[in-house]
Parts: sequence; C-alpha cells; structure tokens
Amino acid sequence: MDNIMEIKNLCKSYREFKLKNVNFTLEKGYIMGFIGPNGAGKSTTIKLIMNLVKKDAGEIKIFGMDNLKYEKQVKEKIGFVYDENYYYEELTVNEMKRIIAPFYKNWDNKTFERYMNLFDLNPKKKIKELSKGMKMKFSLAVALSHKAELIIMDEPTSGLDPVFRSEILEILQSVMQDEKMGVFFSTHITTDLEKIADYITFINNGEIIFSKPKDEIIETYAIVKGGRELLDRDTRKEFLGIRENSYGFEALTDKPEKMKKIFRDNILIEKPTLEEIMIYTVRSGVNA
Ligand SMILES: Nc1ncnc2c1ncn2[C@@H]1O[C@H](COP(=O)(O)OP(=O)(O)OP(=O)(O)O)[C@@H](O)[C@H]1O
Repeated sequence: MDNIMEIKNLCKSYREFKLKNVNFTLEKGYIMGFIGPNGAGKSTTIKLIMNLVKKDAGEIKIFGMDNLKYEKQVKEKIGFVYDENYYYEELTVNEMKRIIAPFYKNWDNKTFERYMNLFDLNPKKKIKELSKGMKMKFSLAVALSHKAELIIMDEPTSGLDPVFRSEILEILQSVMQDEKMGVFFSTHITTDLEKIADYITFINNGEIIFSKPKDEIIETYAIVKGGRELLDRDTRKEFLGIRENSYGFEALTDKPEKMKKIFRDNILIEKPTLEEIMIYTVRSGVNA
C-alpha cells in the first residue's frame, strides 16, 4: 500500500473548539473529499497539514515523512490550492509565476504554459483582475507545474458557477488519469464528491465520523421511508436521524438489513446521497 498522507491522533485545541484524535489515510492514485458542516474543523485540519498552525499532539506524515521535520521536502510535493493564495495583487500572472517558480526544484515551465493555455488564462492579466475561478485555476496550474504529487485544496469549488466547477473537476479527473498522485479537498458541495471522489472523510464537531471509500458509504447507509405509526420509543432508537412530517417519516440507518426485518414491507428503502448522510448525522449529533 502506497500511503501519500497519514494522519494519526491529530489534536488541536482552540478556546471554544477541539480537533479530537483525527485519523485518516490517503493512498496514492485516489481523490479524497473532506466534508463536514461549518466550523467542523476542515480548514483547521488542512492548516495543520500545511503547518500554518501548530498542532497540540499527533502525527502527520506525507509520503512517509513527518510534515514538520521534513517541511521543505514535504512542501515540494504538495500543491496547495485555494483562492486566497498569498499572491501579489498588482503583479501579472507571469510576473507572479517568475517569483514562485524558483522556490520549486521541479518547476517545469512548459507544463505551466500548457495549463495556462488549457485553462484559458491570460499571463498578462494582473492577479487582482482574475475572478475567483481564474485564481483557482492559476493556483492549480502552479501546483501541477511543480509536479506536486499531493494536491490539497480548501473548498476549491465554492463560489464557482456550475460550468466552472465542473471544468475544475474534469481537470482534476484528467490529471489523475495521467499522474499517480493524490488529491485531498474540502468542500460543502457533496454532489461534486459524488462525481469524482474515491474516498470520503466526514468530520463533525472536530471528530472524524468516517473515512471510507465512497461506494462503501453509499452501500452502508440507507434512507428508510414509512408511516409515522411505525415510530415508537424503541423503533426510533434504531435510526441515526429522523425527519418527520404529517404524512410520515424519513430516517437514516446504517443497518438496512435489520430495518427490513423489523418493518418488513411497510417501509421503502432507498440509497442515500452524501448530503442526506451528512444532514441526518449532523442533526442527530451522532459521533459514531
Ligand atoms: N485561530 C483560531 N482561534 C480560535 N478559534 C479558531 C481559530 N481558527 C479556527 N477556530 C475555530 O475552530 C473551529 C473550526 O474552524 P474551521 O475553520 O476548521 O472549520 P471548517 O470546517 O473549515 O468550517 P467552514 O466550512 O465554515 O470553513 C471554529 O469553531 C472556529 O471558530
């Protein structure tokens, strides 16, 4: 097994928030989506990986190297993509590139030019004249031009229109076909993950709820629909979260087979979306 990123028992405390024993692993060749509600700890985890904030405890290994001990080597291998990169707004794209490139041992100008063309970015435009989506593309072009083997993105598609979003997702997918790299990205847009993620890591209130292959998650969970008369004190306990209206209920379960036995053909069982899994879990306050 080729682990690109291994996070073990990572902890960080702020005055009113705790990241608690975060554990997950990303293997080479896969895209991992990082989801969770506002304030769940996604950006904090990413900042810890990038050593932008100091951890309290735990271990972060990138390509087997400790992210603090081997910070320089680790950062050569990571392409960090986010829209508020530390770019100088008054410089043009090309001027900015000339500043960035020397920091990377593996910088390849031809690759940069290829992506500038592919992304339809004008090198003469000033950074401040770029839209959010264009900045994201520039950031991605930089990451790909220094031959990053792990792309980390903090909400890369938020605030982008659907056309731009699917363009970014397609770019990532096509890059993954050519290169054996890993992608880790946080997002609120779960449908993006349904399209391209292989693994989903779900964080809620500073704790990892699950970090699993997407297909396994969709197989594990189910949405149960039925009449309200089926709900009593005992049956309610069987669900991870319930939504009721005057007609009936919808609930999330991670034991669809057991539900079939209890309710027989009085219920409908459907495959959940990632969004449904997230909403029911967050509302019920479950930390499984
Ligand atoms: N420097 C800081 N000092 C104190 N508290 C902080 C600091 N940075 C983040 N927090 C708190 O940590 C919690 C987690 O924030 P974080 O930005 O990691 O969440 P997130 O999952 O990325 O949320 P969002 O989806 O809204 O971006 C929040 O309650 C936030 O207020």
